[in-house]
Amino acid sequence: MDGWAVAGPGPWVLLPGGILAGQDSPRPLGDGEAARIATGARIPQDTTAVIRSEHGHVDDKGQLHPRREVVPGQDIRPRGQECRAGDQLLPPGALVTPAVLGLAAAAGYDALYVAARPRAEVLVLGDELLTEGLPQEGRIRDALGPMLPPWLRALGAEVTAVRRLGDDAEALYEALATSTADLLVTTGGTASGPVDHVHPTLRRIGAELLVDGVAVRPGHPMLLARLPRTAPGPETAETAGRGERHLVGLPGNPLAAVSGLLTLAEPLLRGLAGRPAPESYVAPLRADVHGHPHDTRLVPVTLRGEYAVPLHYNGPAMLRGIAAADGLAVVPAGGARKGQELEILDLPWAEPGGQYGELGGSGPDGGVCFT
Ligand SMILES: Nc1nc2c(c(=O)[nH]1)N[C@H]1C(S)=C(S)[C@@H](COP(=O)(O)OP(=O)(O)OC[C@H]3O[C@@H](n4cnc5c(N)ncnc54)[C@H](O)[C@@H]3O)O[C@H]1N2
Ligand code: MOO
Repeated sequence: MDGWAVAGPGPWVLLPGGILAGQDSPRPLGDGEAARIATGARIPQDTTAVIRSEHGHVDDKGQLHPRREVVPGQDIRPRGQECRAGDQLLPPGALVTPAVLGLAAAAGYDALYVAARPRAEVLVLGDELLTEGLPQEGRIRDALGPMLPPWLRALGAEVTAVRRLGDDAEALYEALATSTADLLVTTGGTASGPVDHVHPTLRRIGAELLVDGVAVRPGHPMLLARLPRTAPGPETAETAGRGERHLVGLPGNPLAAVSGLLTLAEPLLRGLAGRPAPESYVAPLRADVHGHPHDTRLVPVTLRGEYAVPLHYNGPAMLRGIAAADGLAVVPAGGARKGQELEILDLPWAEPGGQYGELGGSGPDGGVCFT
């Protein structure tokens, strides 16, 4: 506190000068002495209390008098109050937030050991995709090239490149064989159409398919593969994990791609960064939701109070529902009834209370559309 450091009971003789923050070892106080002091300054040895400037006054003989009772030790910040030498300030794996950077600096750290953000590269496949203007003549706008980089960043990745490869199998092979990114995210080409090159190319480079399709709608052709390492030399205990690369193959239908992003890319990025899984939670539905006969559905919802409101426009090729959503509800095969509690997968930017709740229907989910 700005005021006076005093020793023993008052009144006190005020010493000339003052003590500012950052000054080393001020001279000790004798019994009955006071010295002007600034907030953050080291107190002189034998100080018994600090009196705030508004709680004392100095008379014309240079004596300091208290305006109220002085409690021994008042307004002296003892050392070790926040932590002791050797204390663990945060558990390993804690996220380095701006506050953590401040804490680390305050505690005297010059460097922190951190798990680097995984580096991700996005490969957009499809000859039919336009990058500007209105969709026309059978060609459509690339919705995933603009959507994935910021979404991947929100999930903790550093996006190093977005490349549009068309439906060129050689270009895809080249990209998969040479990229040094930790995570490659492809869009489209996961099914078995004439220009769906993802599976054949993964076979060609000797990738190991870890997940090859999921019983979920939309998004059932999503896949996860481990790619051959790009680090030179054989893998030893010392180089274990170095150069390890994964590929998440997102289906081309835009909402199907979101499904894969949240259920394959998100846990992978979390694992690579060593972050723990968030606590899962459920919310009751405010309206019935149709189900797929065999597979789980992921349906965009907005959160209104305690309720999850299913949003319309939730077909695999649609983004209108997810653009207004706070999360995806996990709907079991067969569907779910109003009031039933469902697990919710949050979107990274979800706001409590929901963004556009009233867009949600209060009846059935407005035209089922899944493949
Ligand atoms: N015989 C079968 N065919 C399909 C099945 C099936 O089970 N049997 N599943 C369908 C489902 S479901 C999906 S999802 C798609 C997945 O297909 P691909 O991952 O191979 O994606 P594409 O065929 O390349 O594209 C599908 C669709 O999405 C459009 N698309 C692609 N990329 C983008 C983009 N960046 N932005 C916007 N839209 C994009 C593309 O034009 C197609 O309309 O397979 C079904 N077929
Ligand atoms: O992923 Mo498809 O579009 O499952 O619906």
